[in-house]
Amino acid sequence: MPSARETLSGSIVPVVVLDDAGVAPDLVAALAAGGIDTVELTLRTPAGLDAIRSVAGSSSVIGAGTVLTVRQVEEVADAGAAFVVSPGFDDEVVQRSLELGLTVLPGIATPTELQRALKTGLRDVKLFPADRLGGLDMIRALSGPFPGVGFMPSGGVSPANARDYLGHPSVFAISGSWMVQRDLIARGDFDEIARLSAEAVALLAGAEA
Ligand SMILES: O=C[C@H](O)COP(=O)(O)O
Ligand SMILES: CC(=O)C(=O)O
Repeated sequence: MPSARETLSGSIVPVVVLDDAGVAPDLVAALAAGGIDTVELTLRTPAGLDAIRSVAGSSSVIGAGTVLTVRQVEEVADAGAAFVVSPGFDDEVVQRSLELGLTVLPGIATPTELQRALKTGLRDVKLFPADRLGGLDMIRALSGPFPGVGFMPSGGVSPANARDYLGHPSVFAISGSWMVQRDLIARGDFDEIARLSAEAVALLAGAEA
């Protein structure tokens, strides 16, 4: 299966929490209209799994977020997710994802967790919550002893720091929720979601190292 850096290279990955699975097609379309064609639909609400199922066949790359258990890995695989993201590192979640041919991106917050991830054969991880862990300084620090590791920072990424993150050679993608805020989705403001997405894409154009 493709590595996370192959699947998500240069991407802005919106972290989506949906209360109503029925809005998933409009949401994915709005993100795509703004130039964002990779979407992480989380399992934080009961709507998450149905949402994944409803858009898995679209032209965007659809992944599952907040995947915490082996059973959830199996459910999102069945729903058609292309990738799996977790807030933390769980060996069984990673192994099952790999067995099912899913790109998997576990969260890590310490060098110890990163070493555990490397032991499974992964070379890419999510740094979560990136801002609380020191942001770019933390990525610089980890890149010393772990030079081949790719990071996707998540947590506190915003238009104010996204360019700096993606400009670091070890950062292959960034993730955040600023363009998919729950209130925007709740009031169906897909134009604003598309506008914020286009703004993010424009901001990051040329930022990759
Ligand atoms: O749950 C958090 C996600 O990683 C995104 O973080 P954010 O809401 O700070 O952008
Ligand atoms: C935060 C995160 O990584 C997740 O919900 O999957």
